[in-house]
Amino acid sequence: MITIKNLSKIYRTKKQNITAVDELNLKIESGEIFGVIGYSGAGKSTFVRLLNRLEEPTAGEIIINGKDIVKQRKNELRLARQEIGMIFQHFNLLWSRTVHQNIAFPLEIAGVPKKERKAKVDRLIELVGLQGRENAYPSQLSGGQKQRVGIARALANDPKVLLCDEATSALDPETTDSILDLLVDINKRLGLTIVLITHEMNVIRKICHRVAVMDTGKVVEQGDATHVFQNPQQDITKRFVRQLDGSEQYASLSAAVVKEGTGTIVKLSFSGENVNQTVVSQTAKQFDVDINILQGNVLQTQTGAVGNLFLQLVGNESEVEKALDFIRGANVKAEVQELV
Ligand SMILES: Nc1ncnc2c1ncn2[C@@H]1O[C@H](COP(=O)(O)OP(=O)(O)OP(=O)(O)O)[C@@H](O)[C@H]1O
Repeated sequence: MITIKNLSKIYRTKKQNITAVDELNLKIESGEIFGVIGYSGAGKSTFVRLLNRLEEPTAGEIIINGKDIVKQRKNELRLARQEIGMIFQHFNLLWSRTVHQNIAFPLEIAGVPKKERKAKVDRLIELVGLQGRENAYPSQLSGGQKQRVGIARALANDPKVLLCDEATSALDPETTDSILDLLVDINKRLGLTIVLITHEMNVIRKICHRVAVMDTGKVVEQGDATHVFQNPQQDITKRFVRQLDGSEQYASLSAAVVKEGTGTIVKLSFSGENVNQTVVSQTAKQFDVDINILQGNVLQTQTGAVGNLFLQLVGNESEVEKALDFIRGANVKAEVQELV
């Protein structure tokens, strides 16, 4: 649905040229939630703003539904933009307008008659769960409610794509979850393609089907979200994954185990269909080994479950080996860890 070819953006300032997006190539499929993650300065905001030409590219193509929007002139571009909604970190609402008036604004610009406008806004208010708040002003709303207004406004012209620029970064974790749930709901109900940028792996984990990792203007890794979590290739991706799987705490954890002395430390990796956590209790029952669960978490993603469990197996060598064979036979990856 969206094909990006050799897309570049160079900011030319008096002092220097900054390459914010560097010959980027990407394909985003219709109906998917596609996440772009990267640290500050990676070029994510520039990239997402290029997708609706809020920024002008220096080079490259952005083909949306068969049309290269880079080549489009004013009128054509205005129509193309109606197919692309956008939400922002700081909501960008009109403070002197009510919730209803904010959502109606893009419909006014598109010349939709008043009666039709009202019916449409009412439907959108229901879709985003803001019934009863129609006449409130943005200053009277919580952060989550403001973002709901932003989402409703972005959906007013029935776009095919929703761009989300750090849409939950200003929200607390609970509100973040409710907005992410809303995005998933909209994606399913309306078949809307969502492109979101974030610096939080948890956001990717919770709602994205596929992910691209950006670093210094380039996509350095991309793929199915669960697959990238399980098999991160680049150092930067590994760092993001560590935000999730707790392996950052592993060093201190293994040091504590060394103090205790004995045992084999094993990392079990669960992903997708093979999530069979009962394998641990079955192992304990069948083999003469003591099992300590040292640490772990298995998280739900849009395409399955993903996570790790660190175990300490204490017993004689052959029993431990048999236990490991049993675990691996249950289709769970089990890696013996070197203590650090
Ligand atoms: N208007 C601009 N003029 C000059 N340089 C810019 C401009 N906008 C962004 N940049 C530079 O381009 C690079 C990429 O910035 P961008 O905001 O796209 O990154 P980001 O990954 O979104 O980071 P952040 O989350 O901090 O915004 C940075 O070095 C930034 O300083």
